Amino acid sequence: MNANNYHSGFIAIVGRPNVGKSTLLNHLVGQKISITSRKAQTTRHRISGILTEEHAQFVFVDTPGFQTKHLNTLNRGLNRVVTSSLRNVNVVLFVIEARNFDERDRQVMNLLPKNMPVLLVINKVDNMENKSELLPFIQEIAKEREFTAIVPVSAKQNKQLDTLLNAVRPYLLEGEKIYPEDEITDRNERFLAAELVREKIFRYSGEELPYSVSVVIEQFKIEGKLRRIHAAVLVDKDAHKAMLIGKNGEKLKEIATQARLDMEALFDGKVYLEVWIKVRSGWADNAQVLKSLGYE
Ligand SMILES: Nc1nc2c(ncn2[C@@H]2O[C@H](COP(=O)(O)OP(=O)(O)OP(=O)(O)O)[C@@H](O)[C@H]2O)c(=O)[nH]1
Repeated sequence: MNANNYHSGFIAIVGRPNVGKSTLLNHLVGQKISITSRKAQTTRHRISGILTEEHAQFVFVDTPGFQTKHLNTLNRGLNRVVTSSLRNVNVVLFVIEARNFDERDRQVMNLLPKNMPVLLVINKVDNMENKSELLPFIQEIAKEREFTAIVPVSAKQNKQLDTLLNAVRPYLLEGEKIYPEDEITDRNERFLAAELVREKIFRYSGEELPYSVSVVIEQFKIEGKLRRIHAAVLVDKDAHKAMLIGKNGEKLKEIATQARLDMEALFDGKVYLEVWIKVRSGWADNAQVLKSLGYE
């Protein structure tokens, strides 16, 4: 490989709940930025973490559909969502737990397109008291489908994560960085702030609110350890605005408080957050709004 060649690509991390996907992502990218939500569609931008190295950039993406806690309710419609969410990734990391491969894992595995490189990640090997159990376990799973590689790791203890990245590397494509390095932090923080507000809106508003809600970060100022964030929530109708504000403004207060607490944990510093609800009118023509929504 020519030393100047840069490689980059998209990687999906999938697996049933609790196998350690978030832990793995956090330890791979070295930053706590994985966000979960009950409604998969709340994630309009699908990037969940970026690892930039001298010669390679790994962009980890969310895969709506795999996020569900109720895999047994998966139907054909969802199946399509899952498949299309994987269309643009270069490789899939299918995460399971050491010693614990069951029907729920099989359900996730069966949703993975046949023609896609799938790397099996056996997580939590630190839980295995008897290491001689690992090989027979691997041999059993290898019968389930063709994996391009099988890598046992401990996400929590940071073990074998370099081996995992090395196994992913051949699937990155030659090309420039997908995201410029110097923009990543700020862009991520703005994006994550919007995602957190959006996540709380969906969590606290139940099923009634349509997915047309957008969150625009109108101000994001860093003053030492303090972040001043102004978020505008754009809705289509006055009724939606009233729904989000709630009785005596209580719902909006709860949304803003929960979003702020998450932001403070995520950014590791104090956050001053203001959230407004706006009924949009002709907002789609507004270049400024489109830009802040990421549609440039
Ligand atoms: N022993 C051990 N525990 C781990 C390891 N990785 C993750 N865990 C634990 O497993 C639990 C689930 O981890 P998460 O990272 O939240 O799992 P997830 O797959 O993202 O879960 P969902 O968000 O529910 O899909 C947590 O209690 C982690 O601390 C590991 O390598 N070893």
